[in-house]
Amino acid sequence: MSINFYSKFFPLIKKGVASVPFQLRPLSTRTDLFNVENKSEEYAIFRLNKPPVNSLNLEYLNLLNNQLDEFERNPKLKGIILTSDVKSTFSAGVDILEMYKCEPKRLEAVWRAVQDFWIKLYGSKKIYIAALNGHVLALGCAIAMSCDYRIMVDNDKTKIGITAVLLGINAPSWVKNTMINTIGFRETEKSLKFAKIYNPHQALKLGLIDEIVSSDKLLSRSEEVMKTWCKIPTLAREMTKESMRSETLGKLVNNREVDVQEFITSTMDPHLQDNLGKYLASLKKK
Ligand SMILES: CC/C=C\C/C=C\C/C=C\C=C\CC(=O)SCCNC(=O)CCNC(=O)[C@H](O)C(C)(C)COP(=O)(O)OP(=O)(O)OC[C@H]1O[C@@H](n2cnc3c(N)ncnc32)[C@H](O)[C@@H]1OP(=O)(O)O
Repeated sequence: MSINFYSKFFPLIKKGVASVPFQLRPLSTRTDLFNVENKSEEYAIFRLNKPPVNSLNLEYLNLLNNQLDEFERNPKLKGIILTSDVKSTFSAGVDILEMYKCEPKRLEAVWRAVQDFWIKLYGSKKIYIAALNGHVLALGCAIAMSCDYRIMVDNDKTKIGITAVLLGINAPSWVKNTMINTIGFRETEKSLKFAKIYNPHQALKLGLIDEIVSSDKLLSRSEEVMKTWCKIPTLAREMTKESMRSETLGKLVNNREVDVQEFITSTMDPHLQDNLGKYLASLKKK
């Protein structure tokens, strides 16, 4: 079995690793929009920070994609805890303003960046723990499901799920597959078909998340889990992750153009544009 999982799917990144020798990174990286704190040589905490809801526009996706590449280039780093500094929201998914009254070229670039993000995250050999401090919606939910483990705050008002169908959107097949791999076919079908939104206890029962903790313990518990997992033999853990995920990953990697075209066609549809306009207005009215 090939152990060169990452380079198999990311030849350009492999080229980067080959041509740029690894350099020691500063202890932490801070931008206005995210923060990376290296807790030890082995793991880091990656905090999204784009108020009010960590919505993902093209520029932000590009920034996050660069950071995922940066993680991959660090051979000593075993894991990343992905969380958010934004109060009460982990991520509300794609910035809907990118989808409403959009230019097709820009929309295409957004969706390619979304695909890149998912491929990098789902296909990473590193351990990703999602520390879900708040709402986890749409692509935010797909991101959480692509991590290896999900810990969520104990707050009944916090929501997790994908409601695409309410707007007339058929979730992309790689999102469906990620959900099937997380909660199984039947629950995925019900969840997507009926636009189900769950509170943390419902999500735990379903297996959509793995643990619930009080908000003050979210990071300490995530670090505890990470430290335990960092002790697992690295090569065997990586090979196991590869063998579990390569089939699902390959389905998008080998089908990106079709996925892009489907997304553009469905988003540009006048009926969907109308729905998006009303949805945006309803979000702003609150
Ligand atoms: C539309 C497509 C739906 C599903 C997509 C299909 C498949 C899923 C897999 C991949 C997905 C790709 C596409 C997407 O991800 S589209 C994004 C869909 N996201 C949502 O439907 C979430 C919408 N937001 C909310 O439900 C809530 O904002 C909240 C629960 C996250 C937070 O609630 P709050 O009460 O705390 O905050 P609000 O007052 O609602 O919002 C504050 C502020 O932020 C604006 N906003 C919220 N979400 C988005 C967003 N995704 N894009 C852009 N802007 C957003 C909201 O309008 C408010 O703006 P103002 O401050 O009033 O100006």
